Amino acid sequence: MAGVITDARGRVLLTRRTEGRDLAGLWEFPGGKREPGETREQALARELDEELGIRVEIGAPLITVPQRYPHKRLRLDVRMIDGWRGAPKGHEGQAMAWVPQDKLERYMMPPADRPVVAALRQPDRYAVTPSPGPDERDEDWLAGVERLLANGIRRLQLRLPDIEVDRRKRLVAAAALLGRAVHADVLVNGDAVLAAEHGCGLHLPARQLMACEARPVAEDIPFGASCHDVDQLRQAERVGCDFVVLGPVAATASHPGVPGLGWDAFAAMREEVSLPIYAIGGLATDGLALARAHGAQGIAAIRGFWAAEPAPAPGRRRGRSRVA
Ligand SMILES: Nc1nc2c([nH]c(=O)n2[C@H]2C[C@H](O)[C@@H](COP(=O)(O)OP(=O)(O)OP(=O)(O)O)O2)c(=O)[nH]1
Ligand SMILES: [Mg+2]
Repeated sequence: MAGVITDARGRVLLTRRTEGRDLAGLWEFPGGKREPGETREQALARELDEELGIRVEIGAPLITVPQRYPHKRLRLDVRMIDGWRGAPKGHEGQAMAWVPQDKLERYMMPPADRPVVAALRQPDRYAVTPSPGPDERDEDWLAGVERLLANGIRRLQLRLPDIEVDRRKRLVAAAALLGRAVHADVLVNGDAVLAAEHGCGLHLPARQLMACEARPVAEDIPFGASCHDVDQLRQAERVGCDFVVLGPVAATASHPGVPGLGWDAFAAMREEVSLPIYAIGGLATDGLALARAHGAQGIAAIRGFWAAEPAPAPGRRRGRSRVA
């Protein structure tokens, strides 16, 4: 159990694991192990009292990360802390730091914490575009991209299989502009040259990922990949992917006859690497809590997001007003 404690300026409290223990010297979210007979909430409240001398109000679950370490397996269950009484102090001699959220990645943390920091900082939905249909006009497909962005999507993969090259370039150019206007990450599937031409990130299908020797784009360019097994996940970690997509978790209409992994197998694969992982395959936004409970960064989907209703404009009702 660990807690995300945030101060009025949005900084997060990290503490440093003391010498002589497992993972000594690394920074972590304060917390500790559950004792027999305790609920998870009781355990977290007790640990934060013992370690920091504060009485906390426990909030929403952020993520539960299953992680394998060389000599043990861990399920790190992380909760937001909504409020606390007392002034946090290192009661066990541990160092403390209040860290601005955009600096969290600079702290050396245990492997299980990388998905936790990503859950705090990065989008929980990764939308993948379908190709335009044979009679679909460019502007209709681009209206679909605009609808995704209007619905709050901030990480988007342009996947345009079977689209002729000039048209693909046109669509990528226009979609990249739409994404940039709202500071969304836009990644191009499988084409490093086209991605670079339009200042986009790169998303590699598994086959291309396996052929990679090193990270093919600069550190500040988003880089993701699609994985279906543990070897591919390990390769993604080795070449420095920022995040990956793993699935299919459920059976989907787009891949008939391919059985879903299920959430337990997803979690068992997730624990082998320290990467933010989106679950894909027959999932939509209503599965987010379940995904987070199995260690996922969130959900990736094609139809699940593309087909979603546009979000109503703020302050306006949909349909006819009932007010006379
Ligand atoms: N509290 C906390 N623990 C973490 C984080 N990341 C991470 O891998 N862990 C691991 C370290 C510990 O093995 C376990 C938390 O238990 P603990 O805080 O009681 O640690 P401990 O030293 O008493 O346990 P151990 O190393 O003797 O197994 O979870 C994190 O961000 N916060
Ligand atoms: Mg502890």
